[in-house]
Amino acid sequence: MIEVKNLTKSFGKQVVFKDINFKIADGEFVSIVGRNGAGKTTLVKILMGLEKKTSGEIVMGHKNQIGYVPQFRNIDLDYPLNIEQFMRLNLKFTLNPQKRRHDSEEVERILQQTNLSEIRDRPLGLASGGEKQKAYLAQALVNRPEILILDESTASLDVDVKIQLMDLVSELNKKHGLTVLFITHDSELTKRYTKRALLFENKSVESIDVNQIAEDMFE
Ligand SMILES: Nc1ncnc2c1ncn2[C@@H]1O[C@H](COP(=O)(O)OP(=O)(O)OP(=O)(O)O)[C@@H](O)[C@H]1O
Repeated sequence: MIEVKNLTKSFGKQVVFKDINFKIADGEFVSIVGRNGAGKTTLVKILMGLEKKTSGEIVMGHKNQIGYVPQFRNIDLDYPLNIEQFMRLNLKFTLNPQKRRHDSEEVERILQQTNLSEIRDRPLGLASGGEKQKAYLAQALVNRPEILILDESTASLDVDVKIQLMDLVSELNKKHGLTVLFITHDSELTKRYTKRALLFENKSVESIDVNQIAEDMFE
């Protein structure tokens, strides 16, 4: 479980959010929504230990590994790694033969889960937008995270590709109990895949039923 108690974050004089409280249960698939600049990414960075909180408390199991899938960015055609090599970046390199065998099994498992086995040798720069995002998802799944954060990972993808990616994530959530935090501006995907959303608004956070979300609420 992730429990956030009276969390406040300011950058200098600018208060991003103040005294926010919420809980996310293990295995939940929850949306995180709000207008530009409302503080969604700042929250995620604090949860991942990449940004300091100003005050408050976060309670999270100390074994809670977090996987992170960023927003789609194009990758140069001559990017030097193929899909498998790119996902292996998240493995710690070792010469220990036992660990290497274990790592290879892990890689195999994730490539299958993400339907990338057959195109593992494809240079990442030549992969389609959807394949690139799946490669990011595969990379995030290395080290068996218990929490997966999708930080606008579906933005700028074609609709069918968005659905493919979200279906994969949904399967991981259902089959393996992965907790998913889905940061998005897409109200349709929010409704299709999640029941509850944390709405960032007026420096505060409210837990709402996704059916309460109006189309222009966070655009
Ligand atoms: N390192 C920083 N230094 C100063 N201000 C920052 C920093 N990081 C974020 N901010 C500010 O904090 C506020 C919240 O930003 P954040 O990126 O968390 O919003 P967001 O909800 O993720 O927005 P978007 O939907 O556009 O991604 C913004 O006003 C932003 O400019």
